[in-house]
Amino acid sequence: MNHFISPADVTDLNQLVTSGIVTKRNPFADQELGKNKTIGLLFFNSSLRTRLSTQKAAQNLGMNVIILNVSQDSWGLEMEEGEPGNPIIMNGAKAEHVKEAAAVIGQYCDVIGVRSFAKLQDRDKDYSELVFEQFRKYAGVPIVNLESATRHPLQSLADCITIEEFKVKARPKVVLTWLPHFKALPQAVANSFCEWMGGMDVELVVTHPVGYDLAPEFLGSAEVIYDQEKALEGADFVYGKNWSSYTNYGQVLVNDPAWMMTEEKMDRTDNGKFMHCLPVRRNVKVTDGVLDGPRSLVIEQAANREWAAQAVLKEILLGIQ
Ligand SMILES: NCCC[C@H](NC(=O)CCC(=O)O)C(=O)O
Ligand SMILES: NC(=O)OP(=O)(O)O
Repeated sequence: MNHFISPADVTDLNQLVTSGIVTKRNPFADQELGKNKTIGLLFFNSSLRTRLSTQKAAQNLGMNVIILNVSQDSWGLEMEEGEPGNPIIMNGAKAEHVKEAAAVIGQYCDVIGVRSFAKLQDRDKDYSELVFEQFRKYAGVPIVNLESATRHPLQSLADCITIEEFKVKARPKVVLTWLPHFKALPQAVANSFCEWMGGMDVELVVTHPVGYDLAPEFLGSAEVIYDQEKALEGADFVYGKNWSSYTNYGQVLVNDPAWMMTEEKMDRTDNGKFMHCLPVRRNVKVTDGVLDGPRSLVIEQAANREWAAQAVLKEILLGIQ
């Protein structure tokens, strides 16, 4: 593997899931692989799990880790290129261009992880993934997606590992349900989840209020049911997430607590497990009863972030030895 930005970078999803599960049993088997290699983790946005699990995974592989909170500690980065005859004139707040910044970071690091969320102002801009395109173009080393405007593949891989571990049927029913939130959140986790479930042997159903349809290229062949209670019937896994509207881009069209996940709703499932990528707002998106009860997998799911990251970094290191 060279970059890990989207599923297109993965040749064998099943192998990667298995690698994560095997790594969990023996985390230090590949400690020599990353020796004298450095990963730089760049955060344009906050993180708890992604930052710690990727750092831990890299250390398990013997790598050195350096972390930069770009939005706080570093120069503001200009991402736009300009065009012939219409160059970018950097007379605003941003002191450095990504052309130099990415190339310089690539001198210090063998692998670069980047987190840069959707700004939710301009859909075409967000969905063009300019930040990742620029790092891919100018860093000269493999790039790992730590959550981009439209995708969160390390999360999705951890989700695949978790479903593989906890499934009790050969082809489980997985329901991605929209949950209410007063803030506008990106579609990245939901997009990515659908995209990765498309590569797994599951029945995927997506439920959300009208106006929250995901981009068709991410939804794939998943069935959409606008009635949440109907969608939940017989579910083996309930994956909760809020996202803002894709069609009315970045808007909060609905904030109806009736969409919150409750124990009563979980009773409609087939002894289903509740999943969420975290962070989660208690009693806004999901009740204490669900989160603290036996059906919640959120901690196990977060734990699997380490093994997902390690499986990915191992593949990348094998490609740069
Ligand atoms: N990395 C996991 C999710 C990150 C982000 N959630 C958030 O921003 C939640 C913020 C809040 O609840 O205030 C998202 O939805 O993409
Ligand atoms: N799930 C997840 O990516 O968590 P963080 O935003 O805390 O990294």
